[in-house]
Formats: sequence, C-alpha cells, structure tokens
Amino acid sequence: MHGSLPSKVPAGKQKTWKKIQTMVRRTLFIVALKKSYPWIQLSGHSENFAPGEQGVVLKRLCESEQCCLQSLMADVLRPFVPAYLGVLERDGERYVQMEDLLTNFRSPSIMDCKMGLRTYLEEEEKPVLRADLFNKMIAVEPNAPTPQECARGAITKPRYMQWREATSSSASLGFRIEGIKKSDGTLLQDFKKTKTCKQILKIFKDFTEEKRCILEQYRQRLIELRSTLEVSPFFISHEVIGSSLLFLHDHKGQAKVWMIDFGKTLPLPPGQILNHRLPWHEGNREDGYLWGLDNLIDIMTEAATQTTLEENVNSTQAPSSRR
Ligand SMILES: Nc1ncnc2c1ncn2[C@@H]1O[C@H](COP(=O)(O)OP(=O)(O)OP(=O)(O)O)[C@@H](O)[C@H]1O
Ligand SMILES: O=P(O)(O)O[C@@H]1[C@H](O)[C@H](O)[C@@H](OP(=O)(O)O)[C@H](OP(=O)(O)O)[C@H]1O
Repeated sequence: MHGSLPSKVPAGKQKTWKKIQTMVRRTLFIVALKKSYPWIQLSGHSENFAPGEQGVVLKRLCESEQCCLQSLMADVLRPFVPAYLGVLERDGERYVQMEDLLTNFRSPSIMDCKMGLRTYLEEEEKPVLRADLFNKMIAVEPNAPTPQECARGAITKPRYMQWREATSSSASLGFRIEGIKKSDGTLLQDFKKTKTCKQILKIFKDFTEEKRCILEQYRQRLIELRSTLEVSPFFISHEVIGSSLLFLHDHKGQAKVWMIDFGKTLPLPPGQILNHRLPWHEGNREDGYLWGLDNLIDIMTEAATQTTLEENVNSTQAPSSRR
C-alpha cells in the first residue's frame, strides 16, 4: 500500500508511524474540508472582492474602512467585527485583508441587513444625473419617477437612495434586508419592497426555519451588541452609514451576528457625538443605527416568542393527536 513501512521496521516503531500517518491523514482531511467552502457575497459591489488565502477576505482598499477596522481592533466592539489582518498589494491593487466570517460554519444560512435610516452620506449630494439609477428605480416601481425625471431618464444618487429607503424598511424601521442565502443554496435578493414588521417577521422565521435555539442565539447576540454599542467609544464618535449586520447559522446549531462594511463610516469632528436614535435632519449626521437595532431586536424577539408558543402548542397537542 502507498505509504506503508518496510516490514523490517520493529513493531513498536511501526505502531508510532501508523499513528503519525493517521494524524497526517486526519489533518489533511480537515484542511481539505475547510478549503472546500465557497465565497458567498450577498450584496454590495462584486468588483470590491478578490479571492484570498484560506479564511481571509480581500476587499478593495477604501481608506475610511481600513481606518475603522484598525480602530475597532482596540475597541469594545472587537468581538463583533471581522479581525483586521492588514493590507495586501496584488497586481497593482491594494486590498484590506480581514477575517472570513464563514470559515467556522458548514453550509451556513446567511442574511445581510443594512442598518440605519439613512444609507448615503450628506457629502454624496452631488447633482450628477444617472441613467443607471433611473433604470433600477423603474424596474422596481415604474411609477416612482416624476414626469421631469422620466423626461430626463435619469436621477441623482441621493434621490435614488432616499427612494430605496422609503420603499424598503430603512426609513420606517431603521434597517432593511439586503439578501439571504439559505443552507440549501437558495439565494433571495428581492427585498426592495419589503417594508412592514409583519413581512420581516415572516422572513426571519423562514430564514431560521423557526428553530427556537437559532432565533434565541440571534436575539441574545443582538442584545449583547446593543449594550456594547451603547458604551463603545468608537460608535459614539462615528457616523455609521451603509454598514450591515451579517447573520450566520448552520445545522450544527451555531448562530452569530457580526458588523461588516465600514466604507461609509466616518469619524465625527473632535468633541462631537451621535445619539444614533434621533431622527435625521440635514447637518445633524444622525444615522438611526440604534433605533434600527431596537426594532430589529423587537422583531427577532417576536419571532422567537411565536416559535416558542407554537412549539408549546404542538407539544401539548401531540398526546391527544396520538389517541
Ligand atoms: N468578513 C466577511 N466574511 C464573510 N463574508 C463577508 C465579509 N465581508 C463581506 N462579506 C460578504 O460580502 C457581502 C458584501 O460586503 P460589503 O457590504 O462589505 O460590500 P460592499 O461592496 O462594500 O457593499 P455596499 O455596496 O453595500 O457598500 C456581504 O453581504 C457578505 O455576504
Ligand atoms: O441596493 P441597490 O438598489 O442596488 O443600490 C445600491 C446600494 O444602495 C449600494 O449601497 C450603493 O453603493 P454605496 O453603498 O457604495 O453608495 C449603490 O450606489 P452606486 O450605484 O453609486 O454604487 C446603489 O446603487
């Protein structure tokens, strides 16, 4: 057999060699398994990412995101963000290297929720007319553009972003679902008109297959995140726009949530702080992040409660149905 020892080797040594062979085989098997998981991107710009080493995500370098990740490594929020692993230059392009959050999950179910009631920066308010955004708007809501916008066949980015916020749950609940990938491979990205608590509740229950332990872990993790955000020096001194919460669970029963995407997270001028729950008006830089998280926790709690009640009803009904 390939790799077996010559018969002249004494029996004791053969035993040790066999142990080593088994260990090497097991290690290779684990490495092979770990390498076999695919890169899954639920939202955002595909050109922003490049294949990285095992366990590492390469995202095109954006200085504000790099600064945030660096600062977050020294903040109380560190357990809630991917580890920052430095900068890599490849083929003339610079990338931020960060921990791949999928690494320790097997065939995970994934959900991306974009946080905040405002998803664009005030300084993005440039009067540039864009036909691509007009076309994306009419694909979802043909009657959304005004007659003037229809005549131009173009709209500005703030107009598009505000329409996106109002059409989805960003403006009314302070967060929106961007995408879901279920463990069976189903990819769901059609959430642009998902707006009400009732719709979101149903999606959360479907995403978790109404597993109480998964819903409960998500709820606990979100509550921990909220208490950490409330005392974080980083969070109080930054405007957090367009950042997402990435939800991951698998059949082993593990479920976790992380903060990702800090491309539009900016430090405030020295001495200025944000409340993160106040409404936004021009110039106050409020993002509604914590307000959105409060609403998200309420809906997750409702999903966990409903699932618990349904389980209780089913368990009390079971004996009579057997009769
Ligand atoms: N550290 C990570 N580990 C695993 N998956 C990740 C990680 N970072 C990002 N992703 C995946 O990539 C997707 C897009 O990430 P991200 O929001 O950072 O991209 P983006 O191009 O900046 O998005 P946007 O255009 O909304 O600003 C996420 O929804 C997630 O599926
Ligand atoms: O979700 P949609 O409807 O596809 O809309 C996009 C989404 O809001 C992205 O967050 C935004 O990129 P940024 O977060 O980087 O601003 C992008 O702007 P863009 O077209 O200027 O890239 C929008 O087109």
